[in-house]
Amino acid sequence: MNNLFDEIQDFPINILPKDGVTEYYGKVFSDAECEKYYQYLFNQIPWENDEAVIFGKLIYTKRKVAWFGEKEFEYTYSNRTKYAKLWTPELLALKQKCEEVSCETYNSCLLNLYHDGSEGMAYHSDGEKDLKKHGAIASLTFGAERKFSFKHKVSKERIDISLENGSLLVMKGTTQENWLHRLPPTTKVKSPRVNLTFRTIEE
Ligand SMILES: O=C(O)CCC(=O)C(=O)O
Ligand SMILES: [Fe+2]
Repeated sequence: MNNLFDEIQDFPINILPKDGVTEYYGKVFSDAECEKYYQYLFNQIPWENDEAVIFGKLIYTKRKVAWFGEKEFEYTYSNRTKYAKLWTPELLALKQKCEEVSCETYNSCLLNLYHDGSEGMAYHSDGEKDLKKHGAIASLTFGAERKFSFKHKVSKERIDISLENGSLLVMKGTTQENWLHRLPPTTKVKSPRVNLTFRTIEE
């Protein structure tokens, strides 16, 4: 049965019980926009295999990545330096949508392409030194719906959420200091998911 609280409860909701703010806005694009952006992102982004150095050995992950921004930002990752490509009109439109909905600003974006559920991302927090401290990170999903998990760094409490096609999740405040997040692999998902995380690089 609905009570008054359910009726006035609206997006966004903070999905974390403490020590951070992460707002889930649900689907913020129409089905037609989702299809248009998915096709664009999947086919037009110059995807590259991600590189990592593990035990001194350079390996390439199956997941693909791309890095865009308002300037050719330099970033160092596993001891390799890369430069951001400049916004395309489509990425600029997606950035503006995130800015409008979240009332925050962003100047760069890391894109991830997971071909199916066998690809994911291990627990981490996005606290790189070049990122604005306590800056918001806006995460868009296009394609397959996937589970996303948070784990509290001290209490180990876990929060799971399902990120649907066309949805927006915003991590802000002290989320990165106190919580890890991951995209767990799953055998259930057979189709690709594109994720965009808009961030603020501080110069
Ligand atoms: O794919 C996702 O939803 C998360 C990606 C992520 O955490 C990251 O790029 O830092
Ligand atoms: Fe992350």
